[in-house]
Amino acid sequence: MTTIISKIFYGTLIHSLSLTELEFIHNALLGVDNRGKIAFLERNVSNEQTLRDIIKKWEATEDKVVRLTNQQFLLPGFVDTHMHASQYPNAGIGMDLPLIDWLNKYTFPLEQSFSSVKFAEKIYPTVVSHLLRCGTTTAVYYATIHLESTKFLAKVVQQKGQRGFIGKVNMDCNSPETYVETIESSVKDTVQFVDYVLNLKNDPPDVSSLVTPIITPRFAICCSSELLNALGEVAKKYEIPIQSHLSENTTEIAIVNQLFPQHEDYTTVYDHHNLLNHRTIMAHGIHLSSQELKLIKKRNAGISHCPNSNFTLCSGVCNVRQLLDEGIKVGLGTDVSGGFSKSILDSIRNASIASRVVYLSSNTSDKVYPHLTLPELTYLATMGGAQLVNLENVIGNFIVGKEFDALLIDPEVEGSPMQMFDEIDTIDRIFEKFMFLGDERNIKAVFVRGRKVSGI
Ligand SMILES: O=c1[nH]c(=O)c2nc[nH]c2[nH]1
Ligand SMILES: [Zn+2]
Repeated sequence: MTTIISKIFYGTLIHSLSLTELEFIHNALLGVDNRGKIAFLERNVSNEQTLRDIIKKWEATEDKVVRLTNQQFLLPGFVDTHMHASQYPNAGIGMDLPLIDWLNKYTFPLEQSFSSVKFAEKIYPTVVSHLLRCGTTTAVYYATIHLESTKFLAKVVQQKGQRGFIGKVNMDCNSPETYVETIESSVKDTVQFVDYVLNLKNDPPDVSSLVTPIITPRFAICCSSELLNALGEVAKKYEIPIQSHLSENTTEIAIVNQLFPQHEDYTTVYDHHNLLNHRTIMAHGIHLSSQELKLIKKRNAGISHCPNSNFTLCSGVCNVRQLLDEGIKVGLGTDVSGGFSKSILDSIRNASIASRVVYLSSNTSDKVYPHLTLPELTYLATMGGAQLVNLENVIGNFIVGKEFDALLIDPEVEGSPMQMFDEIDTIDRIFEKFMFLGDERNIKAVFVRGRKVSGI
């Protein structure tokens, strides 16, 4: 089969090769084929003749070439590994309470509104468009317990061309009277939802879907042991991923210990119900014992680090360095609306600050935990997230053969929040400024599987 090149980018690419290796590729020529895969990547193409020769070799034409300016660059798309689409209307409010009170006062009442699909139709298209605008090419979503509204979210994600993992939330106990399911309806609706998403029509029909169902027990407090068991079975039968919350808040942990006294710890509760495996994403994981860390590593489950939420709900400060040292997979999450920002750039910044808090408090003890570096933060936002969703061989950086999920960054847009000074601002300084000062105004275009899904 001949490769048909549909787009070629010429300019600077920045991506992670590993947790510590951030690569800047100057004068790069990157070709994307008509199926959205990276067909070629040539380095140091410093003259027009070489450029023309490469284009000719691939039987492409000059009109396919997008020429980046000296300040522009391409980045891999961001992966938000934990986001409550249904809580988006509450982003920026309700920061006065810790987790359990916050759930009861602000979150459950809002989520209950999604019993109306009409309400979902007002909210979900905006959520997905806003996330794409912020450079989130892959999102792992919590919806609500409601089947029809959650199906609608899956359809919106697919129509807008985002890569998405969509979870119908499961809650059969310790929940408000008006926002709870029976175990029977919870399992039945989950299976129906999984079937619905797995049967969504692809475009073109012969490529894998960008949308995947994810089994979503809200957290152990809201799920009976019978429900957790049933969900473990559904996840196994369909070979689909699992997400939940783990060890976010000390009161939450105490309640779990009370509800499940037969299990050693919170992590074991999920493990016992076959919900902890290489496809599992656990949000938070702040207060884990060394035994729990070992179990998470053994099962190859991942942790979604949501630092904005952890600060905002005063849940605690996650020691990401320790997770990484243990060899646990880590990605970043916004956790809207526990976190007030929808942008992974915000998660990057808060992850940096959280790691400095950990460093400062470890500074005088036997074990010092160095704060996260720029290469590490970049990795967590892209490749780390890709690992959590088991797509590390598909997305996350610009390796030939991977799919082209990318952001075209323009530091010079009108009203840009980052200031540059020609005399001193080399591309590495510009990149760092973007990561700490930039925002969606600097994200000129967003691509998922080679298709432009946001921007001009
Ligand atoms: O940050 C959180 N947001 C939630 O909605 C939630 N539910 C259980 N535990 C939770 N933590
Ligand atoms: Zn959450």
